[in-house]
Amino acid sequence: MSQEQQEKVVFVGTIASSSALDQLNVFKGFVSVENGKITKVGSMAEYNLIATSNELSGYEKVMLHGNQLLIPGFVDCHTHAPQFPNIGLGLDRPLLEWLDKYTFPLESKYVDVNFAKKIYEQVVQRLIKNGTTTACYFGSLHLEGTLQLVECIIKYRQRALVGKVSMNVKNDANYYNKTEKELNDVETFIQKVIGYKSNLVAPVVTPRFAVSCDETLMRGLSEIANKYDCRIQSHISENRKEVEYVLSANPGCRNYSEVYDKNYILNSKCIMAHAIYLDEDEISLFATKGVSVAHCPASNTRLRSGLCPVRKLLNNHITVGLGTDVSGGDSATILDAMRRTMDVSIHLELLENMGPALNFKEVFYLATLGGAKALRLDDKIGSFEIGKEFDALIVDVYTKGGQIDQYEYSIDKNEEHYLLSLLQRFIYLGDDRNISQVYVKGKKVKDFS
Ligand SMILES: Nc1nc2[nH]cnc2c(=O)[nH]1
Ligand SMILES: [Zn+2]
Repeated sequence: MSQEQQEKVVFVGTIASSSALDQLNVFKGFVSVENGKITKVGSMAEYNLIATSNELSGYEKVMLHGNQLLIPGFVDCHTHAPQFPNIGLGLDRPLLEWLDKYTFPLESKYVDVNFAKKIYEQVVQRLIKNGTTTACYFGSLHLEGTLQLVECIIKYRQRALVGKVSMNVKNDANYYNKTEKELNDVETFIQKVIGYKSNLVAPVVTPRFAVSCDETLMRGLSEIANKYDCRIQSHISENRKEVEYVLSANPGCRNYSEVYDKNYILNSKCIMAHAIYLDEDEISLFATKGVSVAHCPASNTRLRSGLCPVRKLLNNHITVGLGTDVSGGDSATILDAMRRTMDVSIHLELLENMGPALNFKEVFYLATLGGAKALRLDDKIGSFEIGKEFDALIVDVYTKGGQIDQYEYSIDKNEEHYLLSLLQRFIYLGDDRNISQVYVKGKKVKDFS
């Protein structure tokens, strides 16, 4: 057994973890971890009992102080690693123009593996610093460049799904591949990622969207996904002009989802970003097929795409996680995605009577277990349950220099309310300064304390 596998740690303090959209547990207690896996979760009383026996001998003890929280790591269900150099730039155009003018020209640069390595080193570290223990990435069109992303993820020990982007329809930037090369490259990419033998990183088949992939490519990609039992990710119904374009290019299809469905893209291992304008038939198709949605509120607003009715999707039994969607999104942190999810949801309640708006407890679920379910990783991560792998953050709510450091105050002295107020403040006001330690599969990957 390796040194790493023998680690035994027990975390003691305030713990917050969701078991369902409407089921948040915040309590004082402990989580014990052995070989990266959670072995016990319990109350303070239970901890005191086992602490006096010799059950915890050999365990390192991490005692959280009163204003710290232990929470599951954040899951970013949708982001574009090569687009980080454009973050906060070029948001003055709607989607299709933005792609042609800003995004494809930048992504074309990742043919240069040195450039790719330099950027991806920063991207992966930045996400970990912000508490994203799992990310579902779009890479670029390039095989070698996207392998650089995989190598950085392995180096910094993030958990991830990574896709080499597939496109075979010509565009102004000449950023596409011929179909045969594309299918060969995707298969090689998958084999190489599997060849790294990482238990944290898996490949994901990634047709960019129906505008840039024809039927032959989509069908070929679906076959590859089946052959290697891979997840598939793409974009759907993000922008009205995009939907119009896809329907005009596919006159036999009643809606956008049908274009994907007839090419075998939609299944229970498929994650679709945006899904703003799905009609009732598409919503039931997603529910029946088990397609997940990555909700990306920052880019939906910044590119003026629209307001995604997340409550309606959830009420219709669609699994939803959160995505930052950099660089359509202008923020790389899931904390920000949680806040924007609440904002959009409030706007829908006020303007469209589509309430009740999602609250902070519900977006915490979406950022953790919801995201894990959307990526079909909830057997491993997303909450503190015995047998799951330990991906977690230690949060320091009143950290010096942070947004909340002077306001150590709670309106009442009830302990449960006080513990909940810690989580509430972190969600509404926190940032990376409040994330003092980050763990992936039981191992500390960042220590800012
Ligand atoms: N937001 C966003 N939407 C897309 N649709 C197709 N490609 C993209 C992309 O890179 N970003
Ligand atoms: Zn996207």
